[in-house]
Amino acid sequence: MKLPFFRSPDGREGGTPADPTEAPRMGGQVLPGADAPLDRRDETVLPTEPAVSDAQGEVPPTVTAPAVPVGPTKIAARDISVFYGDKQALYDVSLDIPDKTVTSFIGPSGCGKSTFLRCMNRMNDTIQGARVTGQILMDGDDINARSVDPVLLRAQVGMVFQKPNPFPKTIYENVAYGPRIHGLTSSKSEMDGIVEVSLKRAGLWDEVADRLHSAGTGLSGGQQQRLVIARAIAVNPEVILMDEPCSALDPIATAKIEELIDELREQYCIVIVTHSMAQAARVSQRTAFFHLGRLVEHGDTEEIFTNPRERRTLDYITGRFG
Ligand SMILES: Nc1ncnc2c1ncn2[C@@H]1O[C@H](COP(=O)(O)OP(=O)(O)OP(=O)(O)O)[C@@H](O)[C@H]1O
Repeated sequence: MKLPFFRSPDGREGGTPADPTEAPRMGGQVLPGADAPLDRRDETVLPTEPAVSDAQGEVPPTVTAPAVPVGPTKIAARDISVFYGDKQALYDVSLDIPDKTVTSFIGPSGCGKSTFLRCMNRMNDTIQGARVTGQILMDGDDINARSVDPVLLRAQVGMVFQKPNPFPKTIYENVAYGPRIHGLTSSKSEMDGIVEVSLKRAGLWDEVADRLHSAGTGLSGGQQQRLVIARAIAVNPEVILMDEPCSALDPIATAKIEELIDELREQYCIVIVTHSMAQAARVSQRTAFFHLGRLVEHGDTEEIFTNPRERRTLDYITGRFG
């Protein structure tokens, strides 16, 4: 069962938990159509086709992410700008994010990757002083519409953070919590099924099946991150956002999460913020490069790493800055 993320016309949804952090509706604006071109007026256009072999810097990583057909657009961002108080962090970002595909956001620290990621499940609503303009459409629906319940939206658009953040509960309860508060099941056996399937999809079942009632916080970092992914999966998301999900993990745990990302890609729309270009090259079919709050360019990962259109992208992927 998919969770609808719209409220009933009177603003109430049966079983929808109150969201104390919900901010007033974000300001919108009249937006161009879905196929509006990106504003590239202030970007450096290279006089000739850039070739990475011209670069004096490092060689970008080889793209090894499985080449799979890119799905239809799941999320369409149009002219997204984000302000923290008076400071503008993101400028007019428009991007289509395909379904059943992994999209990486790369760029130097502070360029707005996480800020943009948070727009997709309205996490910026929870930051005091943050203001978002523009439009995010998910399957054509405006996620910032008044009728959208942000709690349900965040179940449909799950998020995994840099530092694994299991609840201080048992492994079982970490996974069962979401389905319970959203009323997805009323029977214990059904809940057991959801917990098992979610842990299996997150690649954790074999490691925890015999200790489901031990504390989630007692797992290793990599296991905790997979537990958090299982928790997100348990409420039937359509999109999984990952904000540097491996940066606190060792190489072995990182490899497991990357393998998992590739498996999940078959079923979900996945967006990952990463500092590691090598990781983007290993896991993502699409890549978007951000710099100073602007989306500089985006496209097939192979294209971005071998034949970028913009000088700034070339400089970043060859290690000249960032
Ligand atoms: N809660 C906040 N309050 C005020 N400013 C913020 C907040 N979060 C982010 N910023 C600012 O917005 C800009 C973009 O930050 P953001 O975290 O989105 O960048 P990023 O590319 O994800 O960086 P990093 O790779 O270092 O995580 C930065 O200048 C940052 O300082």
